[in-house]
Amino acid sequence: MTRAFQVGEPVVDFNAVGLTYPGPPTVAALQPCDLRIGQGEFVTVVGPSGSGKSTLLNIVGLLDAPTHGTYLLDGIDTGAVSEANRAALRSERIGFVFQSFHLLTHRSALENVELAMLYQRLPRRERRVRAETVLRRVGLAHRLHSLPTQLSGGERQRVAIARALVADPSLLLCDEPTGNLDSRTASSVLDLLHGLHQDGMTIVVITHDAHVAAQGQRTVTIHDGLLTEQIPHQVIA
Ligand SMILES: Nc1ncnc2c1ncn2[C@@H]1O[C@H](COP(=O)(O)OP(=O)(O)OP(=O)(O)O)[C@@H](O)[C@H]1O
Repeated sequence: MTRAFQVGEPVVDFNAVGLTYPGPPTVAALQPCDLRIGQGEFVTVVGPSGSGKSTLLNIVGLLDAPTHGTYLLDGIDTGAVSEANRAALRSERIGFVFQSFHLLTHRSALENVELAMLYQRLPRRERRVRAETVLRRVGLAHRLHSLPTQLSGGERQRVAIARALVADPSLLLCDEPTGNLDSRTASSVLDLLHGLHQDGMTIVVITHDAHVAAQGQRTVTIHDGLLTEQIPHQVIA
């Protein structure tokens, strides 16, 4: 794999990781591959429908376990931990952002973000302060008490990003984050992701859109379950 740019410690470290659905028919949804994503990288994953993007996302996000290989998340062998510990790892270390936002419709922006900290042993007041801080970070200080139905698509996605960030994850994992947005709103959400990356966040964006894919420092392409890596967009001398 080309590693010509500076990265931190690996957040994601795949060693011959693959997933085959037993079928019948047997489907090699992800062929065994090595993939390393370092702290502070912005990686995009692009591929056509049915190529294996969701399979990869589900493995990276600890929603599915691979059938082959070893996956280290922050150096922890995810195959060696119990299901309960995998769930804990997922909620502590991975922030998910989805195309369709997945917000609770009868809860305000602030409550949606606060609820993401429900299982952390934090005083209510602390949860509120953290939720406000992160909503301010995504540009929604003036929308704390709005319901999702009172927000634009771009604002809803900002709430979803705030919710994903509030537990201070190792990795922000975005599945078609601009798929439901018009091009101008999509640009502003991508600008936000760039800003978070500048602040040091590790980001993985999965997309079928070549324009979105070009936003990353690195693009990984997937075709018929086969992962290949292109030349990095920005090479640091
Ligand atoms: N539960 C399953 N059992 C068997 N095959 C599956 C299962 N889920 C997915 N597949 C197959 O694995 C391959 C990869 O599917 P995957 O959903 O990862 O693709 P994708 O790139 O995310 O597609 P899309 O962009 O359409 O969501 C496809 O051939 C799909 O039919």
